[in-house]
Amino acid sequence: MTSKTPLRVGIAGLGAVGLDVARRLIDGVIEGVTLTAVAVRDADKARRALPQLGDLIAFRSMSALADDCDVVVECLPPALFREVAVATIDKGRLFMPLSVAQLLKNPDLITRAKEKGARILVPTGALLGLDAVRAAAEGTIHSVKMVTRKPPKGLEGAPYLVERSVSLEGLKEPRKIFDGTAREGAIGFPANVNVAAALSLAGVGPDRTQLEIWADPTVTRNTHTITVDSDAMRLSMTIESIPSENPRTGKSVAPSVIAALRGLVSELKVGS
Ligand SMILES: NC(=O)C1=CN([C@@H]2O[C@H](COP(=O)(O)OP(=O)(O)OC[C@H]3O[C@@H](n4cnc5c(N)ncnc54)[C@H](OP(=O)(O)O)[C@@H]3O)[C@@H](O)[C@H]2O)C=CC1
Ligand SMILES: O=C([O-])CC(=O)C(=O)O
Repeated sequence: MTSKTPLRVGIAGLGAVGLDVARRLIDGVIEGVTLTAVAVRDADKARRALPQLGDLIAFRSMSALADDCDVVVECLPPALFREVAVATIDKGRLFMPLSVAQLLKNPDLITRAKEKGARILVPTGALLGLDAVRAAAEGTIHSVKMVTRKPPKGLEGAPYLVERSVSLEGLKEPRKIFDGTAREGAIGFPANVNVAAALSLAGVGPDRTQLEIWADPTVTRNTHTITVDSDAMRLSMTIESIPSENPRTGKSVAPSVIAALRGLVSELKVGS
């Protein structure tokens, strides 16, 4: 019999994604993975949601979160991404970001990870099929396109709309609010289409990945359709994720993080 040392996980930010992931880890859904520490803005609020915090699970500052964790899962507002990313990478840990659009703005982190012996592992998050897109990228990809449809509440407040004084209030018909590249989408919608950034990193990069965003009052789910044409395959896939308590974020995101963590310790892993 061998007994492995548990994989120690830290979570930065306990909002819609972080709290769901923390609850599942505390429930012991993955044998060999423990929640070791969290970084939060308001410890009292966090303890009200999860009374187990502060005892066996430590509160840490964002810069100290990686001190006693092997993996740090970033579930923060985009503006706070870099601080925890740098602290985790500089300690040579595995960094699992959710605010993936910020990776496009901070490409130096990839070189930094190489220098420090760290790894950055982007979970599939609210999307699907990144394994197939990566396989396509081993050959020649001709085109990648993503069409996102969200209920207007899941898009309100995005910088792109605010800068153009676009209001989605009272919208009755689907309205295309953005048509551009994944890089432009990441800047204009940093908390709404991290999935486009992830897709671009798996495939042909942020400048060749096309993105349309629709505010659609006729849908109740956060819906993403990706279409890829390559020398080896053509694929078209759609995910319809039920919005979580944060209307911008689908309920599929936290389970995707759990699946990614499970893949780090399981004897059998299906899908690349
Ligand atoms: N890759 C993907 O597929 C997806 C990525 N995302 C992205 O993931 C990230 C997390 O999403 P989500 O959970 O929905 O976001 P939420 O807004 O629900 O949660 C963010 C959390 O961060 C906390 N926070 C704020 N300031 C600090 C601080 N200084 N230190 C520690 N914690 C802090 C907030 O606390 P408080 O509420 O108390 O202020 C809140 O609990 C976002 O960037 C989102 O855009 C989301 C969906 C899909
Ligand atoms: O949950 C979703 O539909 C996607 C999302 O918010 C994001 O990629 O930032």
